Amino acid sequence: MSAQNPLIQVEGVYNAYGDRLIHRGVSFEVQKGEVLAILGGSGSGKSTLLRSLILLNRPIKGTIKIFGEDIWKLKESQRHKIFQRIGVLFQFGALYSSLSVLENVGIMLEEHGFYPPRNIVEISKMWLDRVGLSKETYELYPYELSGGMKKRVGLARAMATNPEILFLDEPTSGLDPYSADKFDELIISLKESLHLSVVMITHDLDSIKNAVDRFIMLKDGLIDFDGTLQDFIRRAHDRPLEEGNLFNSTRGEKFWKGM
Ligand SMILES: Nc1ncnc2c1ncn2[C@@H]1O[C@H](COP(=O)(O)OP(=O)(O)OP(=O)(O)O)[C@@H](O)[C@H]1O
Repeated sequence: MSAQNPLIQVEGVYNAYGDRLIHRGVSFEVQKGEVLAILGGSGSGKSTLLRSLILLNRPIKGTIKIFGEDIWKLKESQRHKIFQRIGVLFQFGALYSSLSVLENVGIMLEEHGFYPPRNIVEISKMWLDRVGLSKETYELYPYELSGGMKKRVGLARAMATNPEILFLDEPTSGLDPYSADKFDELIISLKESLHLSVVMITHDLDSIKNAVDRFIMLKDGLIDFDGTLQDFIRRAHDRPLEEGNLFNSTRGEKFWKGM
């Protein structure tokens, strides 16, 4: 991992809705192969920040560099090229309800135009297999899937175009603890086998313990914490009530055990 060439560099970012400032100078970096979580209370601006990183919400001030490119200064066509190098898993999978599982993955490959049409079905199947979905699921429609299965299809779709950075919005929310653990394992295995960088919004303490290298915490429009879990635990000893309020997850048993 090179600290000199971060994949993502966020510098002095301000976001606002109308007169209301959401971020007041947010700065952080993400290195290659790193899993970074974005934490913060409800309404602290996690989704807004994620939307700025995935080219959906232009900051009013500051710079965001991805792969060294100042993404909000690029022309639309160049921005599209950056977008093709990232993968996004939205909170509820954001699957097309009228398409089968296999088609949901295939359509992403068709849109990106990376592979010849004759290979799209095989590549889609390969990714569905990689995220643990059997061939019995290929012809199912989203309404026939559990929450965990939808997230896996969403992950297969996000990964199918070989992204260098994967963005995840609350990947384990709504999953039972077993499925959430399995999802964490999947993220770790993707990260390790592909040297992928991952940025995820989460409230899930166990995910932070299982899968995350470092996390940032948003508060009052700024970054209130940037460090590892061990750094955070040290700080929590001094500020137990404040830190305890930050998580609204029912998971967390492993987090609090053995710390
Ligand atoms: N499109 C919008 N227009 C106006 N205000 C918005 C818009 N999107 C979000 N907000 C407001 O901006 C603030 C930050 O929202 P954001 O969704 O980024 O927070 P969050 O930390 O992701 O919250 P949560 O954990 O509850 O999802 C909230 O007060 C929200 O109501």
